[in-house]
Amino acid sequence: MVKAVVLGAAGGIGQPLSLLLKANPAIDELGLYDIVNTPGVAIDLSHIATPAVVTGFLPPNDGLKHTLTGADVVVIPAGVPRKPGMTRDDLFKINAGIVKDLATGIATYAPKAFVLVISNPVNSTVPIVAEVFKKHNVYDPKRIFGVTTLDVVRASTFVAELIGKPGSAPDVVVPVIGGHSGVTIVPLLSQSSHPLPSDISADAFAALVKRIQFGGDEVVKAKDGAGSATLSMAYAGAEFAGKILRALKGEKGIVVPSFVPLAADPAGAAALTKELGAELEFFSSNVELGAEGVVKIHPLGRLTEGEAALVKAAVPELTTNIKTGTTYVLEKYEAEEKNPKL
Ligand SMILES: NC(=O)C1=CN([C@@H]2O[C@H](COP(=O)(O)OP(=O)(O)OC[C@H]3O[C@@H](n4cnc5c(N)ncnc54)[C@H](O)[C@@H]3O)[C@@H](O)[C@H]2O)C=CC1
Ligand SMILES: O=C([O-])CC(=O)C(=O)O
Repeated sequence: MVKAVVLGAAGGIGQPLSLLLKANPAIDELGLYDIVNTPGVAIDLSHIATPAVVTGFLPPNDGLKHTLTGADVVVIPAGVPRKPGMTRDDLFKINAGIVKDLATGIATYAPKAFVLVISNPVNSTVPIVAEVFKKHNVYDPKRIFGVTTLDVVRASTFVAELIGKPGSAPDVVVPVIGGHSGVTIVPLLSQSSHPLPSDISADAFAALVKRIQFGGDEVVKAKDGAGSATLSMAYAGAEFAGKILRALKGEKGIVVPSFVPLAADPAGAAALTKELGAELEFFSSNVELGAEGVVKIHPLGRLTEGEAALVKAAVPELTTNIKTGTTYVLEKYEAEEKNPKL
């Protein structure tokens, strides 16, 4: 029996993601939670003739507890999205509190679940989940994942377009490493399964890198105030969750990029740290999945000079983003200890 849960299930990402998970036959039970509209979304999805039994809860009457109890995989797309002119970091103020509260619920009611964090800014919200789990003595670095799959999906699509074979997008594999915002998104195009044309101009190459790094802005601008990527994110989230579920069921050798605590694989982390020339607590690299979570964090491999420069540029911002998340939680706990009424 596999139970998957979506926290923020009534939102722009939450609804199509829940639909795609309902369509996944590997799921026996699908728990939906949001502060609004979940009962309706759940009843709607429950009429689809696939195996997953769907339940939907709101906060009253222990809704979070009922949703999370028995969960194997919890996906979190709860939180506010960007509007034009905002960075992902601008979302921190609101989303940090939402993610901290939901992580507290997971630590309490489903401490062994795999946690897949979509809420932005991912570079800071993943460290928030880790700190909350540490505080509750249930931290397992192998089970916390920042979902960076949309960057990978975009890289496949944009490379397929550029090589003039849009139909080959599903087969194009480009590792995208680092984190999930702007310059922290580093596509390793030299490792693409489908090489770029050898005569690609420097400008066209730079434009491709920039498009992968700032693909989210393209959507935010086009939606013109109505939010950010939802449908492509739901697809990416369902892809990632699908791989996690396959690993959970015992399939070996699944490798995907994800923003994970490097403590998940100390030996892999040591090699990665050497490549990065910097100590980071979290990083997105190719990770191998197993039934217990992260089995191995892969090294970056051979980088071009340009890629090495992108990695170097990503490190300071990642360091700051990670610290922002960690400090937020530690300061909250410190304040709570001083004033238990908080
Ligand atoms: N990791 C990634 O690649 C991507 C991340 N995102 C992020 O995903 C998040 C959600 O985006 P959208 O679905 O477009 O936003 P949305 O506003 O359409 O939906 C968010 C949902 O979260 C719910 N929510 C708010 N507080 C909650 C709480 N305490 N508990 C449970 N649910 C709660 C809201 O009621 C709403 O239904 C944003 O932070 C966005 O930046 C968006 C696209 C890609
Ligand atoms: O751009 C945003 O704010 C949403 C997001 O993370 C993405 O589309 O990659």
